[in-house]
Amino acid sequence: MFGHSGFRSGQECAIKRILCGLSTLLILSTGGGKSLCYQLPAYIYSKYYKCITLVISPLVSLMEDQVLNMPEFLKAGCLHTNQSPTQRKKIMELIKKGEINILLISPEALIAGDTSSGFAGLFKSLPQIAFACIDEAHCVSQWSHNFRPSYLMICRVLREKLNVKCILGLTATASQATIKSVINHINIPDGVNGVLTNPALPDNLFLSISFEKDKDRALVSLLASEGINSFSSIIVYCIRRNECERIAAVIRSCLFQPGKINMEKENKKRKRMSYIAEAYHAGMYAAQRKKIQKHFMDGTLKIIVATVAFGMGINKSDIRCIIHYNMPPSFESYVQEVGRAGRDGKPAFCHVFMNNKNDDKDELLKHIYANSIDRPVIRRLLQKIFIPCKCISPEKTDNSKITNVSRCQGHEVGIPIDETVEELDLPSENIATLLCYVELHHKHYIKVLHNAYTKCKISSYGGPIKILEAAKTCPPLAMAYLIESKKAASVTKLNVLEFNVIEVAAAIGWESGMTKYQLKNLEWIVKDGVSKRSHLKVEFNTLGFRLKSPGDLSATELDELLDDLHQSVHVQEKNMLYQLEEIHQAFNELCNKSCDQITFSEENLAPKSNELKLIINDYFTRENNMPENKQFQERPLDTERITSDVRALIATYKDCKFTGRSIARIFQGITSPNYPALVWGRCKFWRSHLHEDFNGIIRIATQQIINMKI
Ligand SMILES: Nc1ncnc2c1ncn2[C@@H]1O[C@H](COP(=O)(O)OP(=O)(O)OP(=O)(O)O)[C@@H](O)[C@H]1O
Repeated sequence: MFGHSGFRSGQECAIKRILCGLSTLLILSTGGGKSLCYQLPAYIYSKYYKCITLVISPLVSLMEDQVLNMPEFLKAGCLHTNQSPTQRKKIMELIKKGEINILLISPEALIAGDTSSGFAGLFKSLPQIAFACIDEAHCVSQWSHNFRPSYLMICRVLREKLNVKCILGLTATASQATIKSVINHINIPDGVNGVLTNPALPDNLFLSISFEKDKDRALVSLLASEGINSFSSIIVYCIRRNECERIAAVIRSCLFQPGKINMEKENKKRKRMSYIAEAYHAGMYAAQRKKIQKHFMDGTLKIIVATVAFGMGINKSDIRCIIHYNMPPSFESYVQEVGRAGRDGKPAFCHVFMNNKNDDKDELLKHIYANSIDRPVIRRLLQKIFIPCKCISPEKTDNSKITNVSRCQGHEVGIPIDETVEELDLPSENIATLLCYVELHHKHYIKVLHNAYTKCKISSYGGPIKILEAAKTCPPLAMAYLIESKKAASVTKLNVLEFNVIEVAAAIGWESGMTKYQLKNLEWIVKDGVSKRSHLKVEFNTLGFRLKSPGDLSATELDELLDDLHQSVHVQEKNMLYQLEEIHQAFNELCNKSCDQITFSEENLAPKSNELKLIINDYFTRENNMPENKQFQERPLDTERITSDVRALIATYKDCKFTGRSIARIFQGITSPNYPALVWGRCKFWRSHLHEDFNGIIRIATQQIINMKI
């Protein structure tokens, strides 16, 4: 029925395990045939039971395609946050009628499944769930190259809200550390025995690397070379967005061959698209990206010059060549990116350009340091999470004697996102990741809930008296008055009352959802049995992280938590540095002098390609992927010049509250919420110490800040 004569490696075992209800992690290289491993069990289950299979997929843009590509005997549908209410309603009706076998759902839609109005009632309308499949399962792990905090929530919603017992995790790449944490999160009963894997890179991919003094020239000559120039689909990967644009333009101008372009299409669309090379990155408009992706997929566009934003889930079987204009940051990313070539099993070439000056490595190091977080910043976040409370609840035995004093069970806390981003000078994704670390901490102090509006604004058209009157019958409003009047006594005299609704909910011991519902109801009053508008308008605003955390942590517990979190951040940084070092070293060893010296044929490339594959396989199967005591070579530091620049910077921008890290970021041109490149790019110190040691600059700058204060 699926059109295959046999199973590929790993497929049969994975399918059998899912049919036995055993959670499994399947690691198959890109194009290895992962889809069959959920489609076949989903089909078999649906034949015998009234049930549905959930597939959680992060790629909203590709979901519709995935549904279309499903075999016709499998009824599939998708739900995600980009759909219109009518589209969603239609799918929900089909689910209710039992007419969907496989439901593809985005992580956000799943998390919102029982709460958000758009998906309200989804969980209730779902029949029994045969099993759930998590695509790109490595995103669950904080050690993976693209950890997504929302993925942690998925496992919990599946287990706690939907009672799912069997989860199939799918991924193309996972190091041993990632595998370990996925095993924990998806709860594989027999641990590593439930992990099925094939070699990270298939035989039909031929890998090569070369040093280039002039990469632009090398790229153009490679693309024009015999063999490569006849390929109809090529991806060129770059690190920087503006480089994608520049290189696409270089290729267009150097490889423009009017004869080879489909003139009919060209005439119709007056050069809106080049059909030779186009850039693709996250900074472009969605519509433009969609158009470029479509032309690449249907074969009209030959070369796409992209950042990592392009490729996840791309299912084009005839990509014959992947060129990395810059060195990738890790083997994880490399394997995932080259895996997009040769999915039809025919030979494909993957080439990486390196340069002598280590520019790429420096740029990648910047990305790593950009994500690191200082200890005082973590402390400030912890102060927002753990708000001291007075609840000490005595634990009682059967005969009602108080035996022990139990811990606070937790209160809901709302942390406004924008305010916190500015206060901590940290992008919201990094804050979300830190919250995940706190949640993953072995003491399990907090539970991260989905984001929600944190502030409530009540405006009265009938003067302050109307709000005061309403407070008599509405406990949350009464509590809001109490809390706000402690901050400003005049609050009862105002026509507008604004407060943190989550703080109010926690103070009266209600859930914030219930509290908001009660407050919203203040807009209506019932008079003589008829409901009509009141004098109040109730609005919610300021999106915030929401979590449940106890308020009775001792100072020692908080200090320990702070130490552990700081250590996690530090280990994460070290891990990424290590990954970069590994790939840099391996590529350097196997590097050809120049791509002009390489003949791009299977026989010629095979020896070095196989050598690299062995190194990569060893990397993924090695038990200890990050030696604890690994020391990294520090880059040079011109202490004298840095010191004088730090002092000059502080003296020039007297109003800025710099930290050692923010100065180091400016010196290396790393953007942050409070010091964006767009504004600070004009400062003369921006990128003024590009090749020096980042942590060294932090040390010097911090010392100077202290000295200047004294
Ligand atoms: N047992 C099989 N025999 C032959 N062809 C197969 C088999 N299983 C899958 N295929 C084919 O392999 C191709 C890739 O399969 P699939 O799309 O499932 O890969 P994938 O592992 O999901 O890739 P990605 O990592 O990009 O999501 C498809 O064309 C599919 O029909």
